[in-house]
Amino acid sequence: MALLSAVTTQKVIVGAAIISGKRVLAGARSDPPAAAGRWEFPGGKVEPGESEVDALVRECDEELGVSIEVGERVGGDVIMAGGRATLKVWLATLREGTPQAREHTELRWLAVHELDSVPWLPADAPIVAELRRLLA
Ligand SMILES: Nc1nc2c([nH]c(=O)n2[C@H]2C[C@H](O)[C@@H](COP(=O)(O)OP(=O)(O)OP(=O)(O)O)O2)c(=O)[nH]1
Repeated sequence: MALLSAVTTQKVIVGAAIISGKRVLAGARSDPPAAAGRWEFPGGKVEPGESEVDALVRECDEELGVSIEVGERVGGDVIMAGGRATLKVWLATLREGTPQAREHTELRWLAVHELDSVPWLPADAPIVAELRRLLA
């Protein structure tokens, strides 16, 4: 029972590694204070009853004002927040629109040699490592 409750209260955070011309889009978080200034893949929490891919498409629309095409997963599940959340990232491409920083303080298209130029959120490290391999 305790295990079931732990599983059902797990939050899933989805992120989009949007690729264009061998660069990936990264955004600087504006909040909360502990994460402000750290960089991430656009995305957010999956809402109850929503599929992970639908959440990803919705978040990219809300945060960036773009429509995306979702591709393959990149990297594995990253357990974070002391086991209370899982980060899952997908490759994606732009279908329509130009990304606007509606919620991030800044957006940057990073080439492979620029992946280390921003301070990523700690949970993103294994995903960034996998992207380095894919973009090389
Ligand atoms: N979007 C995103 N969040 C990440 C990444 N890496 C990482 O640790 N996180 C963390 C930061 C936040 O604690 C959490 C995402 O929560 P969020 O606040 O962006 O979710 P949301 O857009 O649904 O926001 P809200 O409706 O709850 O305000 O996951 C990442 O690459 N992308």
